[in-house]
Amino acid sequence: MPNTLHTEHIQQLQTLYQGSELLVALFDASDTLRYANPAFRQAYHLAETAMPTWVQLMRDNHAEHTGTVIRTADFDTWLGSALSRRGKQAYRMLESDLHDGRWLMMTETVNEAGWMLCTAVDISSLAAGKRSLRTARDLALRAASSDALTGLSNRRHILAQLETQLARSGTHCVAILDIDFFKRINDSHGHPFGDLVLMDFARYLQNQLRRSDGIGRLGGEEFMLVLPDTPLAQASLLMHQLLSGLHPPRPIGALADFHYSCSGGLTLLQPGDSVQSAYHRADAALYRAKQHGRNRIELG
Ligand SMILES: Nc1nc2c(ncn2[C@@H]2O[C@H](COP(=O)(O)OP(=O)(O)OP(=O)(O)O)[C@@H](O)[C@H]2O)c(=O)[nH]1
Repeated sequence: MPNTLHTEHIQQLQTLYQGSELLVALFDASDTLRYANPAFRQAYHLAETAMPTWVQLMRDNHAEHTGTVIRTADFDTWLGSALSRRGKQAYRMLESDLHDGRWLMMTETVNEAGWMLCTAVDISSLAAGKRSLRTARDLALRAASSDALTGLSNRRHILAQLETQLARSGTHCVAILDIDFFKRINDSHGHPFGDLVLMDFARYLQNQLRRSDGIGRLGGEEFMLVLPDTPLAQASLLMHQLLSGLHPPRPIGALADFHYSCSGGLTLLQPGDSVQSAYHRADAALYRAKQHGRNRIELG
């Protein structure tokens, strides 16, 4: 077959990658590193056989002040924001600077199976003067898509992700989750504590979901999950796991044995659906979950 990688081509590619200054890495659908060439390993201070998840790689780099420069007062908020954009598009380009002073142009290509090819080239010598402008633009774009408190996608960004899935063939689900009795939490423990609960819930969702899933804060204590390539039965199981995973005490602020729960409405995207119709079904199902006693999932 023309234009197909045969075993011999793959071997040649492998040899070229091993010797190239181009940074090359391959991550699987669970965002675990499966291959990185020496240039990538050197840039991110990875031992020859280390195969961490991307999250662990960033966490280690941040702790050791190596690899990517992460400008944040709170690593987990930065991580939440980075994860809300990572692997959500088939292809994207981004600039990134390293602690060793290099400036990289990175590309991320994601296939249908969720595997990601990551490449980066050193652009330190190019157009340094325009860099601060580009950085400012990237920060502005990021702020426009992120929720300021949790770092998750904001309402506009998560609804855009829903729209993207509506245009794709396949089986996709959308859910709305709402923390139960949140007003009572605010009233009993104060608004800043309520904010900590929102941040805890955001981190919890991010740790439980796949890289390809969209997670956004619609507003207040209401969150949307966009679950691509997920049949209803699988999504329903996931929702029930999310709810039961919240049952053990969650230490928040000074309260070591704090508990909270959430309710959810889940729906399968249908042919002919719009953002509004899918949203409405999930929201109506959420309303029923609240009516039927909370801490439960209803299908719409
Ligand atoms: N701490 C904090 N509170 C918020 C934020 N946004 C909205 N709220 C509060 O969230 C509360 C939502 O209350 P309700 O809509 O009555 O919902 P609830 O108490 O969770 O009740 P159910 O959803 O029926 O279980 C209100 O008191 C809002 O003021 C926020 O960013 N931070």
